[in-house]
Formats: sequence, structure tokens, C-alpha cells
Amino acid sequence: MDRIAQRAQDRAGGGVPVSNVALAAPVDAATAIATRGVVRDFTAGQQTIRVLHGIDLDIRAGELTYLVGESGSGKTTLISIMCGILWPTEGEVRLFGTDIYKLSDNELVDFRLRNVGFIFQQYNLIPAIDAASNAAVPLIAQGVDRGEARARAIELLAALNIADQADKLPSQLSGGQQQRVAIARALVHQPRLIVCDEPTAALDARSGRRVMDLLREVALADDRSVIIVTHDNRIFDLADRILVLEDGRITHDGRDLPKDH
Ligand SMILES: Nc1ncnc2c1ncn2[C@@H]1O[C@H](COP(=O)(O)OP(=O)(O)OP(=O)(O)O)[C@@H](O)[C@H]1O
Repeated sequence: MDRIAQRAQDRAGGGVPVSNVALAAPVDAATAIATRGVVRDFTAGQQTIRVLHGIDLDIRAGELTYLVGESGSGKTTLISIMCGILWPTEGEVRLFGTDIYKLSDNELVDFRLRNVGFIFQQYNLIPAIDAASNAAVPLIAQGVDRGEARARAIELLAALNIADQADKLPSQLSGGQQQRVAIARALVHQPRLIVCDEPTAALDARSGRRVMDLLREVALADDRSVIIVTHDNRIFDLADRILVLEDGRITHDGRDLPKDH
């Protein structure tokens, strides 16, 4: 089941409702994302597993934040909740001051469309349209004229060094090129929050650096924020902040990785 469907199931009573707890600690104006008491359970048959155990985080605007941790520690679950695509079982999430899980379904879809760019491990490109049109999707969804949307998408493809692939279908691109199209699509509408799951995994060192430079440039714009899930030790030096997640709990929060990691 995909995460949107899961949310619908949650809403229909298949999961535990989101609580209405008040935010425990006040949220500073410079905070891009605030989570308070975020818990997420998954139910498989008779069993319920708690994957996140009460996450309290403030992600500041203008920072590049990395989330690291072993496979299964809950990273994808946490970033999905932070960007409004997976409901928490309990707790609250504020994105740029909006308590997103109090929005209606339509309001949340609209909020995500305008404010969030995603780069997931599966690139989810549309097979029947070319690279430029794929990268232009968020703008077209917002009603921007098709020609202008494609032109803006091609600018980003150029910044990612694949403008010459703009007219190709996803099936004609390598994995790394598809990943860069997905990155262009995440950035094209200039969202305030960009969430990336392993954005450099399929890229060689040089392309990976180029992607990171672009993400850093975006993150440093003062009202934006970039969160990156990564295992890629080639890019750890670029983080402003590194969070370590272990078994659904944040166990380290600092500029560098803990020594034993
Ligand atoms: N839809 C789901 N239904 C049931 N269990 C799930 C679901 N999604 C995730 N889980 C479980 O939640 C735990 C955390 O998964 P998650 O994908 O968040 O981990 P991760 O840290 O991102 O792992 P990886 O680094 O391998 O991508 C895992 O045990 C996983 O099996």
C-alpha cells in the first residue's frame, strides 16, 4: 500500500487517530519544521510495530540537515511524516508555521504542491513523457504555462549537466540521469522544503558533488530547508547538522557524526 493510501486507511479508522496534543515546546519563527511527540505505528495482521517513538525536532531554515541511521531505523518514515505524505499516529508537525495534519486532504495536497519538493529512492518518473516535461510536472500542476514550465525545467537540467537529455524518455536515460531529472523536478517550483532520500546514491563522485552544491545553494536561501537521508560518506562534510536515528529515536544531534559511527 502506498503512503497516501495508508493515510486514507488511517483516516477511515484503520489506524490510531492523530492526537490533538498541544505543542509541548514553543516553535521559533526561524524554524522550518517542528515535530512534537511524533509517533508512528504500523500494523501488519495482528501485530502493531512502533517505528517512531516520540520525535521532537526543530529544523531551522537555511540549513542542510542530514538524517542517518541503519536500515530500518525509521528514516523514510520520519521524512515522509515531516513532509506531509504519511500521517503520524500521534504528535504534531508544523511546516513553516502550518500545522499540516490539521489541514483537510485537499488543503494538504495543495500545501505540499506549493511548499515541498521530494526526491525519493524510486524516481517515479512518468514513462510516456520526456525528461524536461517530467522535471516540469510541479509547475504544470500549479497551472504554469507548459512552454514556460519546460523552459524552467531545462534550466535546472542544464545546472545538473543533462540539458542534452531533455527530449529523451526516462527509459532512454541511465539511472544517474533519471535521478538528476527527479532532482530537477523536486527543485523546479522552488519549494521551501526539499526532502531527499539518498540523492547521490546512483551518482559518481563528480555528479554527486554537483547535486549537493545545488541543494546547498537552495538550502542557504534563508527561508528554505533541505533534509537529506544518506549513507554516502563522500558528502558528510557538507552538512550543517547531522541527526542519527536509531530504532525510531534521535540519538545524536550535532555538526559531525558521532565518533563511533
Ligand atoms: N507501510 C509499512 N507497513 C509496515 N511496516 C512498515 C511500513 N513502512 C515501513 N515499515 C517498517 O518500519 C521500519 C522503518 O522503515 P523505514 O523505511 O522508515 O526505515 P529506513 O531507516 O528508511 O530504512 P532504509 O535505510 O532501509 O531505507 C521497518 O522495520 C519497516 O519494515
